[in-house]
Amino acid sequence: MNQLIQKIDSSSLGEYARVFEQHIQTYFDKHLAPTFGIQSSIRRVALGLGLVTSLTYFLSKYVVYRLFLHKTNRIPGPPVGWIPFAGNMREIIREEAGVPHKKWAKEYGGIVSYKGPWYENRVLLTDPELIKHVLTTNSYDYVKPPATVEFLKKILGEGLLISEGDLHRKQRKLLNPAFSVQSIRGMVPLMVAPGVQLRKQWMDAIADDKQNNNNDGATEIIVSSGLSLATLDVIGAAGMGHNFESLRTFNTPAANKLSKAYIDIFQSDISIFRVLTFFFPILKYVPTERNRMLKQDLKWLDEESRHLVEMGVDRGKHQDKDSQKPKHAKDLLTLMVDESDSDTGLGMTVKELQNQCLTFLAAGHETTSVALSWCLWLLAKHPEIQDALREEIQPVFGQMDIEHPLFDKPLEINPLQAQTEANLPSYETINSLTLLNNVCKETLRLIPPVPTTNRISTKDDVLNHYVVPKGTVLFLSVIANHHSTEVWGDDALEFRPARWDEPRAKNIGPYEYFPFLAGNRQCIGNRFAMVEMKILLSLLIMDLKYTEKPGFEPSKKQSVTLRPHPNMTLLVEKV
Ligand code: HEM
Repeated sequence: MNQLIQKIDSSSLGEYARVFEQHIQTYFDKHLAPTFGIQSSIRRVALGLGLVTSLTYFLSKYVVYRLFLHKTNRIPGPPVGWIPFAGNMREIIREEAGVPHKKWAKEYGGIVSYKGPWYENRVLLTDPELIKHVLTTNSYDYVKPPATVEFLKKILGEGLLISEGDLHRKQRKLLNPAFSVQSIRGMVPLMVAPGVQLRKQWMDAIADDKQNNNNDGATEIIVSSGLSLATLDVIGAAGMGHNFESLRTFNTPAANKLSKAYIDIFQSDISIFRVLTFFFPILKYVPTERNRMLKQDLKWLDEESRHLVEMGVDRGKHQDKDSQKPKHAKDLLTLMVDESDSDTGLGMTVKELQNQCLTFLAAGHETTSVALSWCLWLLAKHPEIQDALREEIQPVFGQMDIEHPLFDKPLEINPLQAQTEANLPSYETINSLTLLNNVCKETLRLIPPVPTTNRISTKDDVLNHYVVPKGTVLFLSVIANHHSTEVWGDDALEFRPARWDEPRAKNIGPYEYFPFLAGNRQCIGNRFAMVEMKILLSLLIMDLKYTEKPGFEPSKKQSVTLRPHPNMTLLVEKV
């Protein structure tokens, strides 16, 4: 075997085929021929037949069927690129997220057929009626493709995001109350504390820069790193009832394992090796340095999430005894421990709770931090909008006692005390700030953190008079819909929060603007995310000013989310 590998290493592709044939022949001569008494000439014919059959099977399945016979080929779409078996992937990988999809939607309409790796038949839907059909009317006939599930399962556990059918219905019913307005309202103080801490860190960095470097101008800050830690601390406190202290302990030996793991996992990986894994999924198992690191990270996630749940269950057991204490904000985990199915009376098992926690931890912090990074960048590009936003926020958040010791111990914050003692704005007041709302919605329109999602059909179906056979992969390009000039007008690609006060955007449909998706699988955390985004943005903009770093142009390549690459870096100064 070693000999074979060495030979292959040093040979060209033609030689590789010869070496391979030689070894098959040797095996045939040594083992099969004597056993079955097959002669040399028959051996050659058998070998040839075997090769021809395999090649015919391969070509019929991956070329003839997929390129010519598959029913989705009747749907209009772009021709495949020149690289054999790459389908339209060259364009998708080279361009920023959504660029080819927007072009195809414009050229071919609301349903487009194109090809993935190995000419996999894919259908892109941008027609709102068809999206509704897939996400709402027939949502349980369209599930997440097995490869997507396998990938997500590793990071998110078998939680709400990947469950299907009855299990999903059951889990969603059980989890919905934890995300009600009433529950989220109580979590506002838990979301404020990490924002206060991050603002302070950036203020300190500016002061240090001034003192050490005599810099009276703006300080360069990698904002996406701090935002990622702050949103992890938010989901830690508001989601798990645990103070991760990711912001405080970052880059120290006391750093939380979860934050270390998520930093690696969500790092935008646009290496050639990753591109190759699209075509050869087996490469995921090659023990590269990154794969070894990811394995360690996943182990940490498993250990830490189990520990969090055990503590949550323990808190649940003691909460009756503690009922005399002042009421603290209830976190998602405590709410989940409390919930039971109204039909069966059963709650979630520890394993189920652990899976949901992993889902909330990952889905809940990365998306919001990506959204905030882009939001600050867009505001840096539009100083007039940034100033107007600061003006709107100041009277509300400027009243807060931002130095109050309450924010050092988020888990002990009592919502009522926070409002009276620290002048914390309420959920309703935060949501009444119009420009703040418009800026967040416009950021999620222009640069949706989840720019695309996919589904696979579990039944034959008809979409727009075209047959879509069972097993077809469908792509929904949220970003393509969000950038459509037909829907949003000629300024679709402009950052213009004021559009949300105009009739066109006010009347937009749920399948034209859907950063949180729509239908049964709509993001359960959308209210949580919106108020968290507003709180962190307000705290970070009320007395800090952001400008672009000259020459820094982040790209919007799709990784797990639409993370800026390289990490978002801005110039920050006190106003
Ligand atoms: C700006 C922030 C966020 C964005 C843009 C976002 C976006 C999305 C999208 C597009 C989906 C649907 C994915 C699919 O089915 O293909 C989704 C699902 C989900 N999100 Fe979010 N999300 C955000 C924040 C959050 C937060 C803060 C949480 C939790 C606290 C969360 C938890 C979930 C869960 C559990 C699902 C699965 C729902 C289901 O399938 O029933 N997300 N999110």
